[in-house]
Amino acid sequence: MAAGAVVLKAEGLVKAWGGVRAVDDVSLVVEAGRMLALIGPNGAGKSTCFGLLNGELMPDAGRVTMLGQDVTGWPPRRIRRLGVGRTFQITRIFASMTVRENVQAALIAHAGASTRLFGRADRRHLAEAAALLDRVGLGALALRPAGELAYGDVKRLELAIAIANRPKLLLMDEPTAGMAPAERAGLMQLVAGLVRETGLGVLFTEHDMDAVFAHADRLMVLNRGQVLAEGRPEDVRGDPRVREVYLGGHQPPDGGMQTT
Ligand SMILES: Nc1ncnc2c1ncn2[C@@H]1O[C@H](COP(=O)(O)OP(=O)(O)OP(=O)(O)O)[C@@H](O)[C@H]1O
Repeated sequence: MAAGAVVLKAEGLVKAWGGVRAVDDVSLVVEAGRMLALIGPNGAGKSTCFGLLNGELMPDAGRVTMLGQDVTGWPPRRIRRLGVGRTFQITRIFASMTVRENVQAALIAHAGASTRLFGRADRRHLAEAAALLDRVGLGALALRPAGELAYGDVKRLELAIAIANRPKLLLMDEPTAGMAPAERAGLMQLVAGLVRETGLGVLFTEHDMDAVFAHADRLMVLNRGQVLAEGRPEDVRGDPRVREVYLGGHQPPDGGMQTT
């Protein structure tokens, strides 16, 4: 897919919980080869918006188009089959299988073969799995049981599994949650590299502002369910309305923004 092609378009999304409009007329676009970060203070509606996009929640109004298809109301499984990947909040890792076998299983599943035929001695997609593991920095751990991986490496493995499905669009819900700052930067750098190499479009929610400002091509700031600002990181960072929401109008000495 050519960089800049629209892979995800949401128009006028609305979702209310009782009297609260958690998502209130949100529209957004994700392009191939680009990363859009969805940010906002606690309760802004990020998770609800994410759920509307990945098929877990049905919108009260609005439309979602992915890879040229109107997917509004589609269940998550059908959306995944279209070529939409997800990390990291659903873990599909088999702890007793090796790291490499986990990636092989994903490659085999993607190729359409039954995973029930998969056995330990299976050599299908071996070289491809090894290459993918090298790419995500897990080459040296390929033969370890996945259950022994450290937390940051589990996230890398999840990313390799997602990429094994060759998605054109990847939805990442707080990819760096629970990671140490140094690990976070490494993971986001890896994702950004894959985005550039493969032309994958990425939408991610994130609390870590360093990750957001270092890697997102565009940011969308939600507040009380509505789009407060949208644009390039440098523009959004200086937007007084955004500063107000995050900081109550106070500017920290380093000019950064924190949500947690
Ligand atoms: N299942 C639900 N039932 C009722 N209200 C909900 C539900 N999920 C979210 N809400 C409400 O919708 C609003 C938006 O919540 P949401 O979790 O989408 O925000 P968020 O930006 O993801 O917040 P956080 O950063 O704290 O995860 C909040 O007022 C929340 O209390």
